[in-house]
Amino acid sequence: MAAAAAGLASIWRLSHRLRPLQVISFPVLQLHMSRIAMGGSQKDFEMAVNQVKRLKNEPGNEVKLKLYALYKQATEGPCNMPKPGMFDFINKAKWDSWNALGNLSKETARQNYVELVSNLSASEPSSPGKPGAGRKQAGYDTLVVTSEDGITKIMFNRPTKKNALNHQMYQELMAALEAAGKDDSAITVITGNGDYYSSGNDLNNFTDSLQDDIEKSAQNAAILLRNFVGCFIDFPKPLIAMVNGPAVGIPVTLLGLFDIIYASDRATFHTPFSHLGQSPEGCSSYMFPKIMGSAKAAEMLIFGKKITAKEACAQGLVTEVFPDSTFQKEVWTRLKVYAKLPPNAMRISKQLIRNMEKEKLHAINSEECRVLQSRWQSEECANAVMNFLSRKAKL
Ligand SMILES: CCCCCC/C=C/C(=O)SCCNC(=O)CCNC(=O)[C@H](O)C(C)(C)COP(=O)(O)OP(=O)(O)OC[C@H]1O[C@@H](n2cnc3c(N)ncnc32)[C@H](O)[C@@H]1OP(=O)(O)O
Repeated sequence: MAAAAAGLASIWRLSHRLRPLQVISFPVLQLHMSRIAMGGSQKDFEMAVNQVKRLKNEPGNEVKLKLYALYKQATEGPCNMPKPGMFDFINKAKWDSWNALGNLSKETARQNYVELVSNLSASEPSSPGKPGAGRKQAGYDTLVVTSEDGITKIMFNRPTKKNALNHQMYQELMAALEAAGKDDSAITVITGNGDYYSSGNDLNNFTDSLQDDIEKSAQNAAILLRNFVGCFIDFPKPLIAMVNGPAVGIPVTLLGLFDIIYASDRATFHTPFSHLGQSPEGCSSYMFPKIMGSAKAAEMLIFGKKITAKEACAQGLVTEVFPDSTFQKEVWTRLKVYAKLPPNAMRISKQLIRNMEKEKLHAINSEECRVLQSRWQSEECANAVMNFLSRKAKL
């Protein structure tokens, strides 16, 4: 594994030092050698391919593999290479990554590639004119946090895990929100890197709970969850979600605590708690019926109905839906204008709206965590998690 990591790092370094034709293994450079079928977003794709060469931040092996896989899928279609031997670490990692894309269409792969590069560029140091860009703040592994133009952007950054929230990400999100609440930006935006907004709680978080001291683990998780959701209840500034793709579980339920939710038309909203032997959190047991009416909320929270961005908008959960191809551009343009409004006035208005219900929301949060603490110790929950982890079930 260490050898693979070192190998990939060196490919990345080389691809930045050498002239394109000298490097044959990295996908961006293969553009010079192959002419690919033209499609709707081909131009964006070619621009993204060029943009990758200019990235200054080292994106990490996970992201590089994702870029590689999306490039290959976009230009050649499903993986068509023989599987490399188990000791051929680098090629095996690349093959795995490409092969994992299955039958994803070339067009979707192209779009995902463009989106991934756009997110990577947004977190580059000082990219003039790039909305939501700015210097990347240090101290986060699972997030990319940037501040510019009066906007602090917090981006989930585990794209190869569909931005699932592991324990570290919960902790880092709390720290990022704490800092964003106090910094000099006017608004805060949360979004996801890659094709997902977030696939929710990382189900590996449960492996601890399924070991010896289940009761203690469930208690600790409930405390973590209560504090985490508490940060959203108490967040003092306008909080905006840019839902760039599908969202599952807690990133969906938390939306009830945001002030504005903009969604790509690729986004879906899914809260499969019963399927997972669990129950709603993020104050959704109160906010969802309030936002969309009890019948629609029950369909989502009890029966796990997945809804589209358009449906979520019709039900009042989402503020506005944008075509995926223009999502980033349109939303950032709008947010940059909002961020120029007097920050104190915005803050005070937000607090007026929120303070009416703050106490109630904290009480609901505590109750949801109490119920979940017991759910996490149930057989229904253990079976659902084990099924996912042993790859027997996906949503
Ligand atoms: C402190 C505790 C607080 C708890 C709070 C309570 C929160 C509750 C919830 O959030 S409930 C929702 C939990 N989420 C899920 O059940 C989603 C599970 N994931 C899936 O069903 C699928 O992965 C998918 C539908 C999201 C995407 O499917 P697909 O497009 O086919 O991709 P892959 O499944 O191949 O995923 C790629 C890669 O990511 C890993 N992964 C995705 N989601 C999760 C996840 N939630 N937990 C852990 N890992 C996840 C997946 O395993 C793959 O990894 P691999 O490449 O195999 O290493």
